[in-house]
Amino acid sequence: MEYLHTMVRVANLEESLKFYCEKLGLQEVSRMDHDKGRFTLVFLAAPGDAESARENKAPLLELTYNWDPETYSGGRNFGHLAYRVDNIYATCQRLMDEGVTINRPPRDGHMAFVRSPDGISIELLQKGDSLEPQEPWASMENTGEW
Ligand SMILES: C[C@@H](O)C(=O)SC[C@H](NC(=O)CC[C@H](N)C(=O)O)C(=O)NCC(=O)O
Ligand code: NI
Repeated sequence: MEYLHTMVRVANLEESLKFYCEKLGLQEVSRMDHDKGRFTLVFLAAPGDAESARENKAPLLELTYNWDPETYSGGRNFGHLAYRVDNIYATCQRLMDEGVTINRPPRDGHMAFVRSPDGISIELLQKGDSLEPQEPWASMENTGEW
């Protein structure tokens, strides 16, 4: 058995692609418009995984956009999506500059949490050893629910 993807439903596809691709850096691998079912599926891969993802050799995020508006309540059973980054401070700074709230700042140089436009929790983890604590991150408080 192999792990294929995690699917999240999104209320606004354009807003979600702006967050996951332009801000977080994921790459669109494929998409499918389903006229009969009135929905669109967009498959996203982490940067550099796109080629292997096309051969189903890398995990994907599947965004489901239902054309008819629905209200999605955040199930407490769903936790988060997690990505490993080269530099957690640089990633959080770029996201913050793009207007993304850093709900749980990387105080420890290791872990941070942000939220998608639909409130999906995204965990960011430092590749390798934790970075040395540094300002302003070391003294930043959590923002909102994370
Ligand atoms: C392509 C494959 O990875 C899928 O996940 S298709 C699964 C299918 N998705 C839909 O029908 C999307 C529209 C639907 N209104 C929805 O919001 O899910 C499906 O069976 N979905 C049901 C589910 O619980 O995932
Ligand atoms: Ni699926």
